[in-house]
Amino acid sequence: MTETFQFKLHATDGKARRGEVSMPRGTIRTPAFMPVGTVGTVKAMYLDQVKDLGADIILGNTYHLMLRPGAERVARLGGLHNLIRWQGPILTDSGGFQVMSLAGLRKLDEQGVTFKSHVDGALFHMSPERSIEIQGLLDSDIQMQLDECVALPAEPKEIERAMEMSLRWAERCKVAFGDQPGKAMFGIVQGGDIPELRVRSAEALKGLDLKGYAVGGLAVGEPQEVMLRMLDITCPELPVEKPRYLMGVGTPDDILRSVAQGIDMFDCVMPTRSGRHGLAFTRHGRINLRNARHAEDMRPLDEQSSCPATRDYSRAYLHHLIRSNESLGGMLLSWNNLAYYQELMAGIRLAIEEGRFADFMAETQETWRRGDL
Ligand SMILES: Nc1cc(N)c2c(=O)[nH][nH]c(=O)c2c1
Repeated sequence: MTETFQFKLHATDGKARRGEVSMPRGTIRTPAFMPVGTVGTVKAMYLDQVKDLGADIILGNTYHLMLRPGAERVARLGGLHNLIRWQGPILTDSGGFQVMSLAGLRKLDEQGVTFKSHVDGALFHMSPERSIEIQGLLDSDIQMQLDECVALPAEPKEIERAMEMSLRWAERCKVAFGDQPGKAMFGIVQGGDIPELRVRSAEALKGLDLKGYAVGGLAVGEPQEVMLRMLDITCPELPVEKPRYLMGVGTPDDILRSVAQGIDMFDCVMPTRSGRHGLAFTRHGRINLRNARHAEDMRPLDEQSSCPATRDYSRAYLHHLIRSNESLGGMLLSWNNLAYYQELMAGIRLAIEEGRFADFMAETQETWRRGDL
């Protein structure tokens, strides 16, 4: 831990990077996967479990938290870490992405986003400055700029307009964030699937000398090859000495291939949301426990796992719980999936340290292909 925000690169293997982010609240081993703690909870999990699985940092959603319990209330209660009892770093998104996907009556202009809460219809306006203020009230360690993410496919002119406004919002967020030793504000590269816009966005954000850089506007419905091509274009434009965070990604295969492009940090609801719906990620690939073929299969998901949910519970029982819509089904599969994701990240980090990431990626993908489910 350090009193300031620091990123150190320990090893590289091709474009893959092994490093660590050091902050007052803890150290983040990269490449890192951040479990999503949407409304101050990683759904169906105790945060002690999340920590024990190897997560160094979790993500909080500003949109949800500003609605319930409210940013000023969280501040009165001592900040998010104190409220939810998570003492490690927390990254918060800006709220803008979820406003556009969840809120009602949305209006977006140069000043920010105006929207109605999906909870009670209350009207809110969020400027770049207010987004940073809210994240500060939450006592967030890594705060994201307010940006506009355009769903793909989209017209080039629309992508360009949103990218340029996001750059102006990045400047306003930097001013609003000011100087907070030990904390960081990350910019977000936009530009859709247009290479020259991606380069322009990355170059302009680099000029702001921020502490970290996210790649946004991806994992919004585009094919994986488009996402990877945008990373191939964007990452070389970002400072080598700053962390790179790919927002909203992804499946284990997305993560492997994005690490190979030079990404350091990830977040995704995939492991927890799919666990609640009966999907298990394992070393041998995915298992849909809703499928009747598991109804009398007394094998565990993986008897070699160190995770009790993976090692000690039969597929028949998991099938029964999921089909009965019992909470324990989602709890056990969220536990299994987060365990698998953190084991994958630990394997990635070791493989980069040992200079064998390409082999690790190929072997892992082959194991998924072979199955053994
Ligand atoms: N897939 C994505 C997930 C996200 N949470 C975001 C975001 O918060 N901001 N901007 C983005 O482009 C974005 C993309």
